[in-house]
Amino acid sequence: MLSLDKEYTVTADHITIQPDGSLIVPNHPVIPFIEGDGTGPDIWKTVRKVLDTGISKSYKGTRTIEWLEVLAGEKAFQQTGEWLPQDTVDALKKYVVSIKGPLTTPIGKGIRSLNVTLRQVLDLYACVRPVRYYRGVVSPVKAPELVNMIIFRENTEDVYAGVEWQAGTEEANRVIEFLRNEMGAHIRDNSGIGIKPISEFGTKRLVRKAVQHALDHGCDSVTLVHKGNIMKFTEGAFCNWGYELASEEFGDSTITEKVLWEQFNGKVPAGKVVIKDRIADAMFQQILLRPDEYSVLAMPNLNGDYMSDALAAQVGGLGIAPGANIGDGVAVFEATHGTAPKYAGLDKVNPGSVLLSGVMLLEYIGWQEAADRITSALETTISNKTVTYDLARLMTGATELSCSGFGNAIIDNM
Ligand SMILES: NC(=O)C1=CN([C@@H]2O[C@H](COP(=O)(O)OP(=O)(O)OC[C@H]3O[C@@H](n4cnc5c(N)ncnc54)[C@H](OP(=O)(O)O)[C@@H]3O)[C@@H](O)[C@H]2O)C=CC1
Ligand SMILES: O=C(O)CCC(=O)C(=O)O
Ligand SMILES: [Mg+2]
Repeated sequence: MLSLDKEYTVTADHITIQPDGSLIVPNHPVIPFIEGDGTGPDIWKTVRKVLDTGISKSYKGTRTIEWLEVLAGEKAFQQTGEWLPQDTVDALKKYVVSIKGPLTTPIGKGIRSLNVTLRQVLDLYACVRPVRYYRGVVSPVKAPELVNMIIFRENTEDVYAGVEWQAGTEEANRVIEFLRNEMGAHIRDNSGIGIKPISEFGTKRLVRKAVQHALDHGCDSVTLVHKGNIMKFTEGAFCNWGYELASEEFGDSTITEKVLWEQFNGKVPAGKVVIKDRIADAMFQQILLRPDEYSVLAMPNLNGDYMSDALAAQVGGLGIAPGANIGDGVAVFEATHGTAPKYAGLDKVNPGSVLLSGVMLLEYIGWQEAADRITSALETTISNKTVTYDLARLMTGATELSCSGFGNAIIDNM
């Protein structure tokens, strides 16, 4: 039993997934959090306070979150000798919904990404990253308010699958020999080798989520972003399977861009979501020049990683770029940004991305009132020009606040 205050005594419980995939959410769920490396602890301290205040102001104690710390990354290694203890993975599964700070991944050596590992072991196959403009933010583009997109990034396959061998190792040389002798490939000596698996299953379940999101939220299009002209049987296949899925499972409610122009002169029939595709390099230009023509974007893992940061820059940067890793029920919410190590311990960076990831979590569990209250307070705080360094340096006349100061300002604006 948890005693919250003198009025309410509650029993914390865990969220469960029903056979149809929907959630049963108790009023006082246990929700695990991973604090994260680098700037993670500063950010989490602030975010937790803002989330708790938003929930308390919205539900007056009838709904609360019982936060449960689980370890991963540097803190886990220091305390347990393991980077990602099995207990953590088990807890993230058991409690269904959780939130995490960023975790460090060394470059070119050392452990593989714990962030990617979590997505793979929990089968969180959709990395969902909404990108929208907040009034008052100064952006490098002329009309940032036209940016309103949501990325559905495949989260378990592609070059992130971790199938690679270092140049000069026996394994790399064996693969090179095989590719040369059995497959007729030309590969230089002393090459590092990486494999890029993209499956029909992985693609279709991701595109299914993207199209379903478009239908549920009244979005007008889903764009498949790929480099299928060059990587025909991976990225090209992603594109083909995406169209196939849309036609097989959503044939009545979708129309391809090709049919739209051939048969309807570009005028979208009522109730139809347009399915289109763009080659990835051209798409980076499109999001800058014609952002209002795009809504839901579905893409393989690497394209999604690049495009997430690029789109975030258009609306003010990584400080306000939230996200979620979602499977069939289980979800881990996390920002788009990393550990920003040079700012670790300075109480400086923008907590907005993790906070908005927390807002996505609240929406996911159906606590819309708290989600809206926090979003609205964040918007007010930004339009008052009381912001962290990243937004302050873009604005004229802004008051620069610390990470915790920004959190307090958001609370004051609730
Ligand atoms: N999901 C995850 O856990 C992720 C982990 N990582 C890991 O993080 C580490 C660092 O990666 P790096 O490439 O430097 O990318 P980061 O996203 O950590 O930082 C890059 C830059 O983005 C800006 N930035 C990041 N976070 C914030 C914030 N909260 N508020 C304001 N500005 C922010 C800063 O810009 P400026 O310098 O202009 O102030 C920062 O220097 C690596 O080990 C990487 O693997 C990376 C991405 C995701
Ligand atoms: O796992 C990492 O270290 C980086 C991951 C990343 O950049 C992302 O998911 O956007
Ligand atoms: Mg990234």
